[in-house]
Amino acid sequence: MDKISIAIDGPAAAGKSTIAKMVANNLNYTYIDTGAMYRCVAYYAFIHQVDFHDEEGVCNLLKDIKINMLPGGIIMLNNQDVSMAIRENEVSMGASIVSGYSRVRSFLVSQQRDMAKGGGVILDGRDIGTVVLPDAELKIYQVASIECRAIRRHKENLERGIDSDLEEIKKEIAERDHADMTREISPLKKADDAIEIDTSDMSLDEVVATVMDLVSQKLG
Ligand SMILES: Nc1ncnc2c1ncn2[C@@H]1O[C@H](COP(=O)(O)OP(=O)(O)O)[C@@H](O)[C@H]1O
Ligand SMILES: Nc1ccn([C@@H]2O[C@H](COP(=O)(O)OP(=O)(O)O)[C@@H](O)[C@H]2O)c(=O)n1
Repeated sequence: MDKISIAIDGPAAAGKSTIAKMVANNLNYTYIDTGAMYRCVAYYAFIHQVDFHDEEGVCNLLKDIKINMLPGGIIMLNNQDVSMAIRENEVSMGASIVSGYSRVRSFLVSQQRDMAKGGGVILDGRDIGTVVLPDAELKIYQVASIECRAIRRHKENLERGIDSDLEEIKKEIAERDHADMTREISPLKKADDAIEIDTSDMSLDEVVATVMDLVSQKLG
């Protein structure tokens, strides 16, 4: 097999995007950050003062939203670089709310499938292995303890210059995980054929090596 499709799903701050980027880099694959796309929808609602809970209002904005992903992890929303703005906590919570709307999901899932056409891609999110790419050759379900994820996200926020309180972060990611796992449409769950990796006690390099081993097995 030449180029495969890789799906990485899991709860918030489990290290999915960091690992996906590193593996994509090693393999020269395209990385698609699907969480950033939900964040863009939430951010757009936020700047247009549309309440995240106003489903009709949020869905009416979709026709005006154009998302592009540039090399280097740059996220463009209607030709504006929003890579940093979409990481704010308010937008994270908003993303979790708007991701429960079926019109938002179908709008983004169809773009994700288009981008993934032809393989040689690695997508991370919540529903990649179950809904977006059910035929992906390699599916990973990446987890870590809530303590560990909160500490990592807190540190990351501080490094990015984003205000952060560890207990708040822990509460926020627990709330978001609960919403993501219990929503009606495409809830976060491990695909039956996904391989679970608990990264709590692993370094980034160890996780990358584990995923690269799995890729080698698939490539035969
Ligand atoms: N195995 C690991 N060991 C230490 N830090 C990690 C590990 N995996 C991820 N991180 C760090 O945790 C933070 C959150 O990771 P991220 O990739 O944004 O998670 P996700 O995409 O699942 O939300 C990042 O700062 C990342 O560098
Ligand atoms: N494929 C995806 C990706 C993200 N999401 C939603 O978007 C939110 C933000 O995703 P993210 O991957 O950027 O979040 P983090 O794990 O980086 O904190 C999640 O909490 C989900 O509600 C989704 O529903 N489906």
